Amino acid sequence: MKIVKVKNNEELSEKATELFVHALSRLEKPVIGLATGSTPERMYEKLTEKCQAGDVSFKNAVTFNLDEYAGLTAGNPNSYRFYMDEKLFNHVDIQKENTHLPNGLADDLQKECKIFDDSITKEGNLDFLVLGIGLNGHIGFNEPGTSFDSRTHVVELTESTREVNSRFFDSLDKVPTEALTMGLGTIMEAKEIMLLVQGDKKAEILKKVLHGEITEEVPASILQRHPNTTIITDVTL
Ligand SMILES: O=P(O)(O)OC[C@H]1O[C@](O)(CO)[C@@H](O)[C@@H]1O
Repeated sequence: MKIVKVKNNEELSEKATELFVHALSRLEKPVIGLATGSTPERMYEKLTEKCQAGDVSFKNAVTFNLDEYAGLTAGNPNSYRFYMDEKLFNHVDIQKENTHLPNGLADDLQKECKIFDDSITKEGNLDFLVLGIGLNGHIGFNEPGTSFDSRTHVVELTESTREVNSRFFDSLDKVPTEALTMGLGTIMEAKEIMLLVQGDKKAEILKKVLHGEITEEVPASILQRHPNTTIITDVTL
């Protein structure tokens, strides 16, 4: 794993944008994996600025988001579809039909996971994947204990993740209890991964990911086995 140490969130977003633009520009039909959360927000702003300035284009890109809550409509401001539309898709030249998130409203969620995972495989897997990390080491919504071989699946969210994410909801009981997420096996098939880790509250988990045992108890520790991962972080190590 390559580490790029930066001073703050602005520099992190700058570097992340650089790598993202490089991936978008070098491929004829880039297949990109996307994360939500607070960490990549500034990167999406910068990508929007660059696209509007004509410095980069999403017109041939196909995107797959890592995860989505179960039970929230696309119009719900807490759904990840809403987040992506607001923060990126509505402002760049991407073709909306090329943007994919797991459908958390599908009647049969297991079947939806299989369809989503198969679509990634059909596109030849992700060329470039943006990841954030949760305080417990989750990537996507793969909570501790998730199998390293997992494909896209339905998860029950841990109380700690629901509590952390409740800052976006009116109250904790409004946070869905389930989500759909790309599996760790799906994630590991990405050709290039960029993990963004922002803020010293993530120092402890980042140290485990970098130097700890590779264990399903720390989902992101699997990245030690990935051949092309860059971690961009402002965490004091
Ligand atoms: O960037 P944040 O807001 O710390 O989130 C970290 C991770 O947690 C999630 O928001 C899920 O809880 C992921 O989507 C994200 O990668």
